[in-house]
Amino acid sequence: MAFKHENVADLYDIGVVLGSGHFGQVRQVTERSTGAQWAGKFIKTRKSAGSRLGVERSAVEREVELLQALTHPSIMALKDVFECRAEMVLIVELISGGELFDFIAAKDNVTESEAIAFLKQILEGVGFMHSKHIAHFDLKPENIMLSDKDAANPTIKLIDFGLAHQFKQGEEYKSMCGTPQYIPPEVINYSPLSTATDMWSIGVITYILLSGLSPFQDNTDEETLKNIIAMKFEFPEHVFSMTSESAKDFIKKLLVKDPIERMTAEECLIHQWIKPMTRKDMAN
Ligand SMILES: COc1cc(-c2ccc3ncc(-c4cccc([C@@H](O)NCCN(C)C)c4)n3n2)ccc1O
Repeated sequence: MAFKHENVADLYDIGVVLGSGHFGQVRQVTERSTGAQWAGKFIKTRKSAGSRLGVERSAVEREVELLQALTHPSIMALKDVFECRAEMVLIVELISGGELFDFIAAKDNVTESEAIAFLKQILEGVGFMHSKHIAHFDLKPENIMLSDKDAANPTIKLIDFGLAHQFKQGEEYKSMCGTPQYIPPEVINYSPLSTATDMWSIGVITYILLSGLSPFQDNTDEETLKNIIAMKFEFPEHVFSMTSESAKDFIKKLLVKDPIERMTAEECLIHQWIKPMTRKDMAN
């Protein structure tokens, strides 16, 4: 997708700020020609190579290339890209149901069947991404949004591919990015990363979905990282007493130190907890 060099304000009415973070600022925008609502991610790019402010233009180009390859119902869709002076704007589908993080916070915790319904969609989106050798590298409840939180079965959308990476054949890739409580041991040890890095994060997200607790989080990031390296997590009786053994088995098969031993997204989708055996399956 070529970057349009028109001014985004010539085609869109720029609306309220929806959120901001390392990725820039996300604003609601209205396409003037159709009245359709979109989200615009406004990214300040570096004016010169030496400057510390802003994002490298090449990083935004990489993110756009990845998003173009990721057309899936569980991944936010990219519509348009603009570049004007030192600003780039990604126009993406507007997701109005808020973050999964807030959905969990609004309830003590979600039921196993609600968690399974969310995880199936997350695993289908992540499995699709991994089938193209793309890893997200920042999966967390804040980056999993709901299209309509009041719907009976909210549709999830994965957002924020600012740290995502597409692996070339045989390439070794290392990075220290991510959010402490969701990162696996290999990130902390600065070992080569892979799509299995995302699977560890899904194990942490599942633990939080079912309990409202974070398995490794401690008082400081340093202590959290020590807990991860020590593989120090448990299922406290006071919150997990009603949780099925199958759900705990699912989590234990993702929070595995060796990335090669961790379940893949495909293996998760056929795990007993996610895809229970039907009578017909048992008869076979
Ligand atoms: C294209 O890249 C991004 C898109 C978005 C995005 C896309 C569609 C969309 N519809 C609504 C929102 C939205 C609404 C409220 C807050 C936020 C965001 O600031 N918080 C969620 C992500 N955050 C924790 C990184 C985003 N978004 N955010 C967020 C981060 C990105 O790096």
